[in-house]
Amino acid sequence: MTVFRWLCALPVDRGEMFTVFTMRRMLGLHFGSHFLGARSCSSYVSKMRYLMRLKEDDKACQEALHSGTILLYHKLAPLLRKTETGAYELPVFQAPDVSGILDKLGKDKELLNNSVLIGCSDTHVAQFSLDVGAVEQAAAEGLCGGVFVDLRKAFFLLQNSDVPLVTQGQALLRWHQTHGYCSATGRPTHSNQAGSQRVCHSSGIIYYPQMAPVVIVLVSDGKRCLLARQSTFPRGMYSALSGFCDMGETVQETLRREVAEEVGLELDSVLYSRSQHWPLPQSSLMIGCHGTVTSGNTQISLRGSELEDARWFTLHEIQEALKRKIPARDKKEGPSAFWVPPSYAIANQLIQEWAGQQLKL
Ligand SMILES: NC(=O)c1ccc[n+]([C@@H]2O[C@H](COP(=O)([O-])OP(=O)(O)OC[C@H]3O[C@@H](n4cnc5c(N)ncnc54)[C@H](O)[C@@H]3O)[C@@H](O)[C@H]2O)c1
Ligand SMILES: [Mg+2]
Repeated sequence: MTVFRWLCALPVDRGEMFTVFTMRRMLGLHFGSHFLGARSCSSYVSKMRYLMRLKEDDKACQEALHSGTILLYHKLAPLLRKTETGAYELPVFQAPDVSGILDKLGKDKELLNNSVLIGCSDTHVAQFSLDVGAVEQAAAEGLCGGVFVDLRKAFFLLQNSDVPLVTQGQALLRWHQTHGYCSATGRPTHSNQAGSQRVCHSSGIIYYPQMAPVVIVLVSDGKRCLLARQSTFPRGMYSALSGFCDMGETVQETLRREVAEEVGLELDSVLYSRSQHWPLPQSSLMIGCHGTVTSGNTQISLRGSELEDARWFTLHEIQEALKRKIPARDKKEGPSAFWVPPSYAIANQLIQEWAGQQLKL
């Protein structure tokens, strides 16, 4: 029995997620390599301390904005630029470039101060994102030398390594755009320079950017895995089961409930795999797990209108789907050939991980 199978054998009700976390770290599996990364610890610590200072000190953050880099968005669509090779990249600007563009478009340069902090380079060059939705889109595209692309489409165009920063930037901008007023007093809220919080001066309430916890689980019966589609998914696309955590639930309880609600199956065991921030439609923290059902408990029953279809897929079908161009455009296979979410999506990573483990059995 492989390590994977052995871990999967932890029963849902007794094997607390925490136990699984700890075991995976002890065994040096995926979680460990994500967590430790390749960079030296001191450079990481100094970066994190620098970012902390920028969040706490408006003056330092404003100075960092003037020497930092900025990603641009228009009504939450990131700016992409096509390179000579036909690939897309994320152009970065500096404060004087953005001031110049705003000036040429007849807008107040003060708009630059709406930039929000999203990170910094190893050499402490701060990174910001700014929505220039107040200016005319085509004119801004002309001056910036790129196109503003819907984020869903950008997932298919960008390198995977560019995606986390662009999604983080968009999510933070969206949060500011939808939290301009205090829900207790109805008065305007005010952001700090970094954009890491908003405060209502009237009530003193401080608001922090939020993510909703969501579980995503790839269910397996040992030989096949279960994927489902909502009617709003692009044609032919199937994904792992997912669902928002209800107030008061543990991750395990949500996993068990969502699988029972959506496909009428009872999970036998679960294994934490990885997590991911997902910006659509609003920020979620996706908690990715593998789940198993016993071989006598595989009869799918859909409930309500949330899922249009759910099916068991063999390893061979999954391997074909992972190879398929997405969205599936192969003329021979037709537009509705089965495909899975893009490689950046956690659903894809769980599917790949499952396929890799099946091959080792
Ligand atoms: N990155 C990925 O690979 C991936 C894959 C699948 C789903 N997702 C994301 O996971 C999220 C949840 O998936 P789902 O649609 O299956 O969830 P779900 O099964 O909980 O169903 C969604 C419904 O739950 C209700 N709901 C309860 N709490 C909610 C909240 N806090 N916000 C919004 N709706 C809430 C709403 O009625 C909504 O229509 C979606 O935002 C989706 O984009 C990401
Ligand atoms: Mg769901």
